[in-house]
Amino acid sequence: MEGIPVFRPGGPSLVHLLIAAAGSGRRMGAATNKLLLPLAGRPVLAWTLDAALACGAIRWIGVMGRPEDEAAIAAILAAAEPRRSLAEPVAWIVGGDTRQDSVRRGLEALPADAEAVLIHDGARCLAEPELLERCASALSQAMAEGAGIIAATPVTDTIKQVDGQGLITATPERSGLWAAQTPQGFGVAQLRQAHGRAEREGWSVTDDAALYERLGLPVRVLEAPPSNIKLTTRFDLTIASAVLAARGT
Ligand SMILES: Nc1ccn([C@@H]2O[C@H](COP(=O)(O)OP(=O)(O)OP(=O)(O)O)[C@@H](O)[C@H]2O)c(=O)n1
Ligand SMILES: C[C@](O)(CO)[C@H](O)COP(=O)(O)O
Repeated sequence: MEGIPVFRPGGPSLVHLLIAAAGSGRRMGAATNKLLLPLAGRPVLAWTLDAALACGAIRWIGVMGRPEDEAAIAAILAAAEPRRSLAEPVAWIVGGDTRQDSVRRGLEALPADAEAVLIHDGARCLAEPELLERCASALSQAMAEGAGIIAATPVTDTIKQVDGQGLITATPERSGLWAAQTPQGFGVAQLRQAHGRAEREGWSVTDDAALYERLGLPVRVLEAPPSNIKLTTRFDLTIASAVLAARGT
């Protein structure tokens, strides 16, 4: 897009992080926000925060949440804070009715000096600090070419395109298919403009990279482990418990 500053090469390697935590957990079938559910004895969101607070490349963290979850999330933040002191406390941001709107609100709440931002699902609580570090580093490089980055993992199942009658209409070539995850990283100015365009044009997307793609902006994938799952259903909680047990946490 014209007029958007491209991140200066060798610019700050520290990034801002927005954690999307304002969902309702419908597919989890829980009475509360799934990020407040217990996992290995702690709330799901606490595990996500552990990785964020352990990542030295992150200079500021904001959490988008639902108003009714503010007190519960504040308690999780308070318990997490002593693990590492950031220059500022983790910021509370009221999320929106969709993930897309929560991210837009998060972008509006960023500090004025924010240039590079990682967007991470609170539901991807198995992401390790190393992945966040790699995403932050890759973002600093990608922004020099005006690109975004996303964590992703190559697809291992054969994927089918299926019509409304349950009939297969296509089998995309698997070698070119990746499952998008988060973190996803972007230039703040560019992503703000992309969200503004999406709001004006009524675009509805399930990840932020799709906005860059619609605008013809490049996005690079960064290979992430298949363990970086998004906790969506009860079964995912079982998987996450097993992964944490295998890690000895
Ligand atoms: N309005 C929303 C919806 C989702 N999210 C966050 O975006 C991530 C991915 O969303 P998803 O897994 O779909 O969470 P839910 O919307 O809670 O799940 P469901 O669709 O089953 O209700 C989650 O960390 C969720 O908290 C958000 O910040 N704001
Ligand atoms: C952003 C994301 O995690 C990438 O895979 C995914 O699109 C979120 O989807 P959801 O339906 O909001 O969980």
